[in-house]
Order: sequence, then structure tokens, then C-alpha cells
Amino acid sequence: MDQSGQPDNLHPILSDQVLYDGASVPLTFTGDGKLLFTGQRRRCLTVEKQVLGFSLEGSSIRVKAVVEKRDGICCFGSSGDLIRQSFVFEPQSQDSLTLWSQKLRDYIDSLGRPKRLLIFVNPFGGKKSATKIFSEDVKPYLEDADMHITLIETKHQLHAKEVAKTMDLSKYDGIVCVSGDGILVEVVNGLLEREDWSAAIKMPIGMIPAGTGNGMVKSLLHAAGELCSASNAILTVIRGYKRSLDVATISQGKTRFFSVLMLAWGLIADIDIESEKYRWMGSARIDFYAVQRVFCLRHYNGRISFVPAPGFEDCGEPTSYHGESTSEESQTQELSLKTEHHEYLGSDVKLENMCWRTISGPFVSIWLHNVPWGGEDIMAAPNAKFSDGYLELIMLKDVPKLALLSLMSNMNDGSYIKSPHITYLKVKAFMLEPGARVDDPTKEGIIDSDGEVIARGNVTYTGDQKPLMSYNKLQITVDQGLATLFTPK
Ligand SMILES: Nc1ncnc2c1ncn2[C@@H]1O[C@H](COP(=O)(O)OP(=O)(O)OP(=O)(O)O)[C@@H](O)[C@H]1O
Repeated sequence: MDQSGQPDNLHPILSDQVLYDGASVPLTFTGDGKLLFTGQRRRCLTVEKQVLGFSLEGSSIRVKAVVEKRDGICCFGSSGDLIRQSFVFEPQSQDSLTLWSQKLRDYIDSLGRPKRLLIFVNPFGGKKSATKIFSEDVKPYLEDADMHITLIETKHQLHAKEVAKTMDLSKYDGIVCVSGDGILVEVVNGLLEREDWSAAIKMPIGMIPAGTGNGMVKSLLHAAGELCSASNAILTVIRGYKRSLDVATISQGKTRFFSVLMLAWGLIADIDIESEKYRWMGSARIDFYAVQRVFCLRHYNGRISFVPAPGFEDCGEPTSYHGESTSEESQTQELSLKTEHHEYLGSDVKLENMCWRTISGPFVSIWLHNVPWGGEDIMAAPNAKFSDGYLELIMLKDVPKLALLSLMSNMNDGSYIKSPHITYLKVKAFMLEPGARVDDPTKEGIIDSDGEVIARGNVTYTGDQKPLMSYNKLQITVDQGLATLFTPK
């Protein structure tokens, strides 16, 4: 407060008479980062949220901003439809123009926004529209923000992972994926396979929805009350706010896969992966195949074990850790692995010292989720938090077919978890021992993580690649807040 009782941040940094829209009007830049001016009515731009950048044009300054489509400008609402709009002001002198430019530059620089981005565009993701989304809905915002960009169109599977693994990190302030979740997962895996993984994984990653599964960006924007659109997503990147994200390590022996979204076994994995054969149907393939699977419901033998979060200790039966041997020999092996390779090896939490619980099958579905949304219209884990260090476990054992259909139709708002057939809890660590189908022991299942088949047993689906892991016991640990994402505030 000053002597007049006004908070310091409301004092004008700069106040001037400028030409705007052919009239001489007062323009004020306040200490709390607002540009106030009067055109046909009084107007206010919040620089942090609305101003993308500015440029000097002769004796004028062009301020490039986003405003609500509804009424052109004024009170800024976060969930409204936003459009780009620029405002041209002409100060009375060259000195005044220089001062305006300096003050705006200093303020925008103080916001810590990214300036240099590496952008992956997957032309084959989703409806194959990522290139169009980038040029029409993303690039204009980046140009307004005067962002320096390096564009890479992914040419094949794992291309983004290869780049993330070898890129010169010092050249960028962030990585952006114009794609579905698949490219994000590749980038995270690439960064964690680097020798300098602990610094690399701090590189902020932004997501622009352009795939079939856009669960991560939907989770981020929905949490802020914003629509899942390319323009809201790129504004998130430009504004540069960051948040941390849990990373799960799925391991089987020395093989590891780093997951940021989910792991599924049983019904959800079967629908997700086997429906690929109906890809020509577009997104309807999922619903179409889900109905088929519900009517010919599969039950899988197997066992899950987990370390429950506080409050969920009553689920299952107590058991001791029965994962990878912690004998001296295996500790020596792990130590030599650590010295030979320097990539991330997963959380170093001591699993054998934790309180494990276990549940035996048969199971219809086992689903582990890291963030609330599995896709733009699947709220898989409504209570999931980005960086609480836990995964949500959604388990389905026996369930009547009609009840299953009904709960599956309530997946778009997360209310399905209230079904008495669903067991929903939070876990710190998890172990899956997948078995064969109850009705036909010669047939086994699929383990899907983040849209990748990481293991498959004896199943009809063959895919075009050998899975990373075998259809055997695997374990999952969570490293709290390991990765960094661009996020709406
Ligand atoms: N040029 C390419 N040709 C074929 N596949 C590619 C290409 N570039 C990337 N990919 C692969 O496409 C997969 C899916 O990518 P993306 O994340 O954009 O979409 P998605 O929504 O997850 O999946 P999809 O649309 O395929 O269901 C990734 O695993 C990636 O390796």
C-alpha cells in the first residue's frame, strides 16, 4: 500500500495518451500487468493471460492478444471460446514508443515463458489431421508469441523417442507434441533413457490434441475448466506455467517401460487393442467392439498384489513382497546395471519393506490410471492426481452383462466408479501375474500400457511388432512428480 491507500501493484507503470482506432485515448499499463484503454468502451487486457506478444510497426506498437469470441474483449473468462485479436497503439513520440516496448518486454520476460520449442507433429495420429491442426490452430499463436520453433514431422514409430534421446536439450525451453498420447509416451521414454535423464526429464512437455487418444491434454485442460481444444492447449504452452507429473515404471527383469497414462489387462486392453481391426470405422470402433466383448465376456485367471495408499489398507489380503528376488546376486546384478548404464532405472523405493496386499482372480478387467482422463470422452479415474505419487486401480471381477453395459456408458463422466461391481483404490506399487482365460486355458490376454502392447500371451491379435515383455509377472512403481508438463494455471 502507498500513502493514498492504493495497493502498489495498481499503480501505473506507464500511462500515456495514444492514438487508437483513429482517436486519442489514454493507455495505462498497471503494476498488476493490465493494459487499460478506452475505445468505444473501457477495455482491459490482462497481459499474463491474454497478451501473446507485440511488434513495432513504424511509429506504432501492435499488441497481439486473445480475447473471448463472445464479446470481443473485456472480462477474460478461461472456458470461453478465444480468438486472436491485435490492438494497434500509436504513442505521441519515438521515446514514448521505446518506453512502451521496453516495459512490455520486461513484463513479458518476467513471466518466464518458453522462447524456443521443439515441436513434434505426427501426421499419422488420429484422423491424420495433425499437420492441418498445427498450421491452422497452433502456428498462428506461436507466431504472435514470436516463438522460435523447430518442427519435426515424425516419420515412423519411435522417431520421437529417438530424437528425445539424443537431442541437444540446451537449445530448447520445451517440447510440444501435436499428436495423441503415443508421442508423449515416446518422448518421456526417450528422455529417461538418456545418461542425463534426471535433468532431461525436467524439460517441460506440452500436448496439443491431434490423435485418437488425447487423455493427457484433456486431463490438464479439464482440471482447469477449459475445453480440450488445440487453441487452449497452445495457449497453455505459450503462457508457460508448469506442473509435475508422476511417472510409472513397468518392469520385468531388466526390461523397463515408462508410463504416464495407464496400464490395462483384460476387458479394457482387449477393447483398446483388438478393436484395431475395425480402425476403418473411426472412433466408433471402440463402442462397436466393446459391445461385442461385453456379450462374449472373458474372465482371466491371475493375481494382483499392491501397496495400498493410506485409507485403502483393507482391500485384499496381506501378503509379502514376491517380486524380483532381492538376493545378494540380484542386487549385484542391479548394481552392475546401474554402473554400466546410466539411464533411469525406476524408483529406488524398497519394495520388500512395504505392506503388500493381494487379490486373486478371476478378473474381468484390471486398469491402472495415472491421470483422470483416458481419452477425450473417457474419465477413467476421476480421483487421479497428476503428482500425488499414486496410481488409481480400477478392478472389475464378476459383473452381470447388463450392469457392465450400464457402467461402461457412464465412463464419460467418471460416475461408473460408483458401481458396486467396481473396486476403486489408490496404490503406491503394483504387481500383475496375468493368467489364461477361464473358459479356455489355451488362450491368454494382452497387457496394454499407454496404447502400446507391452505383453501378449497366446492371443489372436498379433500386431506387427514383438512386445517388449513376456506375458508374465511384471511390477510397477511410481516416481512422484518426475516429469514436467506445461499446464493451464
Ligand atoms: N510417420 C509415422 N508413420 C506411422 N506411425 C507413426 C508415424 N509417426 C509416429 N507414428 C506412431 O503413431 C503412434 C500413434 O501416435 P499418436 O500419439 O499421435 O496417436 P494416438 O492417438 O496415440 O494413436 P492412434 O491415432 O494411432 O490411435 C505412435 O506410437 C507413433 O510411434
